[in-house]
Amino acid sequence: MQPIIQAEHVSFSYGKHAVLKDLSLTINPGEIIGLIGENGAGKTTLLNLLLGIRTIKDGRLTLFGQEPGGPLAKQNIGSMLQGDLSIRGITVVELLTMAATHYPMALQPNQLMAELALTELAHRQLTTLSGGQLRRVTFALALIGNPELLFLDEPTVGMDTNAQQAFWTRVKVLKAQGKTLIITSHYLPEIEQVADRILLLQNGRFTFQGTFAELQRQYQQVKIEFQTALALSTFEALAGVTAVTQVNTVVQISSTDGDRTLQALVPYLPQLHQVTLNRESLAAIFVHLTQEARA
Ligand SMILES: Nc1ncnc2c1ncn2[C@@H]1O[C@H](COP(=O)(O)OP(=O)(O)OP(=O)(O)O)[C@@H](O)[C@H]1O
Repeated sequence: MQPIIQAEHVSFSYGKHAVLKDLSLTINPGEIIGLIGENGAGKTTLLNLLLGIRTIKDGRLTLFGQEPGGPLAKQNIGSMLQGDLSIRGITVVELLTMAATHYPMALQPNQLMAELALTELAHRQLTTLSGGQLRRVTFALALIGNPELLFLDEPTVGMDTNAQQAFWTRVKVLKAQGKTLIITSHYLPEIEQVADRILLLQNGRFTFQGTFAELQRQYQQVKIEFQTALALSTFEALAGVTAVTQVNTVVQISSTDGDRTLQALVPYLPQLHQVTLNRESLAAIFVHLTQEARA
């Protein structure tokens, strides 16, 4: 299978400020990629390079086997960038109809607006729409050409809960259709339901590439609590244990490998009481992943 995106040793700087450093990446058709990283990590810059809006300084980057901005890429990419829809004197339906003329396999604007619950906004000027409404129109604009590859940069920012749900439902349809998506987000739980692979961008490098299950295995902390008369030092050297603390009579163990720590606790079980186990949330993983990379 020919990769849809191939990056080899890609670097990019704004002047002397190195933003992307020696990135290599292969994305195959049909993959849904969650691109995560804290503010300023370089996510938008990477999307801009992929779109051909900016040009790489070093390395090699191809989409559909061509350089970014090539004819195949132009016809086959839809994008939803941040704050990219400030056009005066045009209505929603006019915008989508005009955009559709640029693509050979374009979707029918009225049908797309109906599917995205935009029909009642069809004749509104873009300048009169709210921020969340504009995001929904921007999503429609990304889809109008029926592209194979979609770049969605923090797509749900500004959308209310209903709009977010409708958005993720549509993303699942795109996934079922075999489209390839790169979705940036700061919020791991929302991309968990759709992403096949997570890329964590930190200080211009990918510090993690893998599935959610791998991310959880590698980074998700587990907290095991119990009461015991045994000394705290009994637990400090057990497999996976990163910290042992005691509050009143309750001992708390933090572990990066809950399964191995539990196995190591088995011989002590007769002396442990009221045992509970809690896995850290995905949102918390993002926080300590980014703190770890900053340290
Ligand atoms: N036009 C520009 N000129 C100079 N520096 C820039 C420019 N655009 C972005 N930067 C810098 O490049 C770095 C990466 O920015 P980028 O917008 O790619 O990050 P991001 O991961 O998308 O952040 P966010 O999550 O806030 O959207 C930041 O330090 C930013 O200040």
